[in-house]
Amino acid sequence: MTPPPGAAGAVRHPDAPAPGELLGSHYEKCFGCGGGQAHGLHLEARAGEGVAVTAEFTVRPVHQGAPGLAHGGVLSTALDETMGSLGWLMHTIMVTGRLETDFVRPVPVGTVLRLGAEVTAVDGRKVFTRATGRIGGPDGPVAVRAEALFIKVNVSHFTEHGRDEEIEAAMADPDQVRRARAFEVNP
Ligand SMILES: CCCCCCCCCCCCCC(=O)SCCNC(=O)CCNC(=O)[C@H](O)C(C)(C)COP(=O)(O)OP(=O)(O)OC[C@H]1O[C@@H](n2cnc3c(N)ncnc32)[C@H](O)[C@@H]1OP(=O)(O)O
Repeated sequence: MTPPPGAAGAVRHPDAPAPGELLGSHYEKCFGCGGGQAHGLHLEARAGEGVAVTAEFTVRPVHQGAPGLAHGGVLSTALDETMGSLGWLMHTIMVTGRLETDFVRPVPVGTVLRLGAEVTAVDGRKVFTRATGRIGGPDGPVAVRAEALFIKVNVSHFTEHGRDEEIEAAMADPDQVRRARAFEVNP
């Protein structure tokens, strides 16, 4: 996932949340960040400098694969969600086209995974990102890392393909910021 020569750097939107500010969830029912998913990751991302975020994910017993260890797919999801949240710093709607994960160390249940993600390049609709997840503290060893290619999409990606009842409920969301993230961002 190497950006082509001449790909541009990421541009932080002037109205992006300030560094240190929590991004909040883009959708209450999102498995990655929504508060309305009992077994979801409840991942909380925070804006960094430039187009970068940090996030935390606490591995709970419902996230196991092997006994006492986080499921690899769940860890990929945490990385994916963290990289996906970078879109809000650029006020861009984007979806994952390709995701590559390296599982470097096992991640025990009870771990607080410290995630960090950034955009490395933008080439038209293609947004190149990378992320790491550390255990044992913010400066602890890397347990997982990923690179992903996100593709910018129009809101019609969701309205045309999503199930009507969830789309209608999300459009009626009284949380204005969350609604803006989902439907009022110019891709
Ligand atoms: C409710 C709303 C919420 C929104 C708010 C925040 C959301 C946050 C969500 C966070 C949750 C976490 C995130 C989630 O979980 S997002 C959910 C998981 N992802 C999806 O469901 C995406 C499904 N895929 C698609 O819909 C289409 O394939 C997309 C839209 C991605 C592209 O189809 P489209 O027809 O539009 O475009 P295109 O095919 O002309 O491709 C365009 C360019 O991209 C290149 N390319 C494409 N794919 C790949 C690939 N695999 N490897 C390498 N390159 C690839 C392609 O070659 C081309 O390049 P070029 O030829 O121009 O050089």
